[in-house]
Amino acid sequence: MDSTSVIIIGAGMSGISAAKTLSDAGVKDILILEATNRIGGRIRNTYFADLSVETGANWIEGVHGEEQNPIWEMAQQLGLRTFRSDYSNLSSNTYKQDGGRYEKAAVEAAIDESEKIHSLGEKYSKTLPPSGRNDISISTFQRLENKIPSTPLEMIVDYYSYDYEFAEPPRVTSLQNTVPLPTFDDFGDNVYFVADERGYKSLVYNLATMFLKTNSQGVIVDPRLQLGKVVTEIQYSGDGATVSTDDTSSYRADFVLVSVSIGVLQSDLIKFNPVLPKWKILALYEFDMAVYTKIFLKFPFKFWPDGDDREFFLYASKRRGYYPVWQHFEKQYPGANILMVTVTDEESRRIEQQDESTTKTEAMEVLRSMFGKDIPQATDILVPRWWSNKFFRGSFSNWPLGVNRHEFDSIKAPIKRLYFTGEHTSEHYNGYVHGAYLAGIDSANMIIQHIRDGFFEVEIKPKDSY
Ligand SMILES: Cc1cc2nc3c(=O)[nH]c(=O)nc-3n(C[C@H](O)[C@H](O)[C@H](O)COP(=O)(O)OP(=O)(O)OC[C@H]3O[C@@H](n4cnc5c(N)ncnc54)[C@H](O)[C@@H]3O)c2cc1C
Repeated sequence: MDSTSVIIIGAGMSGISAAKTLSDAGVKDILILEATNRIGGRIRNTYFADLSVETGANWIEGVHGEEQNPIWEMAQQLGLRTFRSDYSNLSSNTYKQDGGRYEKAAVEAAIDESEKIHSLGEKYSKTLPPSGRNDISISTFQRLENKIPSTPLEMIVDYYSYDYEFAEPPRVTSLQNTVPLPTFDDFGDNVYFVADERGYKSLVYNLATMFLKTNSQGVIVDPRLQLGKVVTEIQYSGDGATVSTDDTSSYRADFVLVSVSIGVLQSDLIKFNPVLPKWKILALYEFDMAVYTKIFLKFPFKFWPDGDDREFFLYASKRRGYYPVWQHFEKQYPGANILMVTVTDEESRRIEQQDESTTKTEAMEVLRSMFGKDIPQATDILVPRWWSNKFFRGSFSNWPLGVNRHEFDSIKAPIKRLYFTGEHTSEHYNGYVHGAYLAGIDSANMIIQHIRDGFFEVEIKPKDSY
């Protein structure tokens, strides 16, 4: 059994950023074990109708603010093809369930009302004690303001404001930890859609090639990256750890850094030996893994109104979250005749479990109610299944009501020589690519400190003392 300084489990953004940080600090004796046959994790593109589309992360969120989003900086350096998403015309593009569009003024009034309550929520949130003891859900705050979205129009505006970002309804989302959201506060309100033949994942790949060996074609050939290695067991102690994979290999290391999603940590894919302490299990299970699904549909010709001011459109169903947010790609892929619709949470789980022809039929019914009976049938459909995939178990973490700093710090805290990273451990930006990147650096720095000083201590304060 070869021995290594640090084994990193997972080659998504956080695992690669951690490995690079270790390598830059002189810890070159690393081994990255990745279950799938590629790097990038939840950043993944695939071909649909001969075009590269992103089934996972799609936007660089938080751009042009006071601070520079590190992912935006990388995208600029690589010349990634990006498009600013402009949602300012939704008031002209909101469709009724039974046909026709809402009057612009009616949608504007609903959006203004929602934004007003949101601003009040921001002010209220800032008055709450850091312990999180008095945290409430976003819905509870709406109720306090006597404003519970209930008409289809109010519900779609509410969905767009919260579920479309957090992939869970405001009923479960913590007000204190998401309103205001540090991503937009720190990095700016703009979001940029990535539509590049090389894929959003090229950012992860580029980071990896800064410390892993490549051949003359730019392919990573470094033995320190092992693909197709499904970790099934981690034995850990104060001296080091042994990691076993499903092909019966074992690897010994001084430290292990686990970067798998919180959804995977909530499943039994990886057995920890000894079992994780109760405080860790509690914290891991209290956080949420949300599900966000982008469904792509290909048509023989365009039947929707095009133009920049029509890129995003909403469907206001009486059933909240039913095929709600639509996007056309005239700007990104002119002439491709592709639409994308986003669903989340229960709808995502329901759709993942049904066959694609049923999903296509449902989506076509919604489109017919928006654009009339004569529209053409979709010729192809793509439904990514992140929740069913045992290496992900969802799309990204969402901060639920009931979790305060105590639980959050516990999720990240190391146990002996077993360390944790991933977007769900990011200090301020859980759920995002930049959160994964920064969390990787943070966790690697803890290990570097441990190597240097011979120990690393985190202080997890009792719940009431925050
Ligand atoms: C549909 C969707 C849309 C999203 N949209 C956006 C967006 O627009 N903007 C944004 O900023 N973020 C978005 N995100 C979130 C973003 O993709 C993630 O926050 C980020 O990529 C997570 O990186 P990570 O390294 O923490 O985890 P991961 O990318 O999940 O990396 C963990 C790695 O561990 C591997 N692994 C799992 N189990 C094992 C095992 N047993 N053994 C070995 N390896 C294992 C996995 O295969 C994976 O490669 C989206 C995510 C999804 C799924």
